[in-house]
Amino acid sequence: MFDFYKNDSIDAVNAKFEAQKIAFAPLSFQAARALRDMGILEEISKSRKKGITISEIAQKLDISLYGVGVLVEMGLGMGAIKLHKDSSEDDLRLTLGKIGFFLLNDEMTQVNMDFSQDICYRGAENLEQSIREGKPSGLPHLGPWKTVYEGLSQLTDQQKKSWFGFDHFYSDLAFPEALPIVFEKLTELKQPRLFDIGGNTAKWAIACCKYNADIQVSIIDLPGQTAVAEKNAAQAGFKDRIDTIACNVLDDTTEFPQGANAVWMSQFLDCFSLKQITKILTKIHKAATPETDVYVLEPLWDKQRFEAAAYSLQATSLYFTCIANGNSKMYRYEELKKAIEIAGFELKEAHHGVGPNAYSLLRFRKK
Ligand SMILES: C[S@@+](CC[C@H](N)C(=O)[O-])C[C@H]1O[C@@H](n2cnc3c(N)ncnc32)[C@H](O)[C@@H]1O
Repeated sequence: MFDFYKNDSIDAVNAKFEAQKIAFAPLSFQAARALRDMGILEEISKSRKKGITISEIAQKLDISLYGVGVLVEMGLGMGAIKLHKDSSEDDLRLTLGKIGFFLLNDEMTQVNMDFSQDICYRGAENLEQSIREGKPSGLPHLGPWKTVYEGLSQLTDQQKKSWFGFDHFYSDLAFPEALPIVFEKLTELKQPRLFDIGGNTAKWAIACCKYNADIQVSIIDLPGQTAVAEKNAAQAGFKDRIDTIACNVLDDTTEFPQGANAVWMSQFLDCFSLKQITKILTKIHKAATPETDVYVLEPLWDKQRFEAAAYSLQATSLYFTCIANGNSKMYRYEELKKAIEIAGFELKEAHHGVGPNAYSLLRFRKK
């Protein structure tokens, strides 16, 4: 855990400033987004060391002086924009600050921002209600579903772009490092079979087929997603090696098929409460043999290298609360491990810091 969580060493002046950032967070968020999407940060960035004035930006981008003025002033307050040493009082001359550089160029920041805007922003207003009611009360802003997963294939194109951009940015980057670990045992088998629960768009399944010529993958997911997965698998040329099983894993009638050498769940268990995780793992336990390896790939907030990454995960938990399902979150290592162990599994291996976003890859077997 970071020292920041234990030490309250900030002085009162800065603490009060931080509190104001939170108090105005919705407005500063929209200002940062407008600065990025209206091209203002880009213009400032292009001006490099020379800098650019407010009136030059207004003219270049055909935005009112007033509009550029209010956004840039907030940008100064946020530290995203800096004053040039030769700036005049009449027409401020601006350069890009380090925070502005990340707002403009950093992929994690962009993915988080688009996800916040297109998926979370309106529903965030219903956060307190979601907690009181134990359901995602902000979800009706997106559609009439019980969970966001039922509606994934029906989101607008912009919402899909942001949701999948967010989802893939995080887990995809861990796949290259996870593949050799998972296949170390599978390659010893003649006809290895892997079940990918929550296989989504078939990205992992396709990566497995490319990595190993013998692997057969079954994707288990909700019907809307298995249809997408099937299409993607066929397009990638793996129609014969990737099949799908459409079901809701939480339904009491759903049983997992037998025959898997490995079960893979990437960024899947965070879609469920701890009780539901134990329920799902109990079903897997029934279908597994003592030799079945159960892999869990998750970003755990207490295993992150950087505070910014832990913060992103803590904020993502709130998306689960008010939009996704009302009862899940990004977990801590011990709480997730315990929920799986209660179902009758034993942890065999734990790799932390997998991929640039510090995922944890856990391998379990039946106790
Ligand atoms: C966050 S995505 C993870 C996708 C992918 N494994 C990855 O690593 O990017 C969660 C997936 O779980 C599926 N899912 C959620 N609830 C489910 C349920 N009750 N039954 C089956 N699949 C479910 C969703 O449709 C989605 O494809």
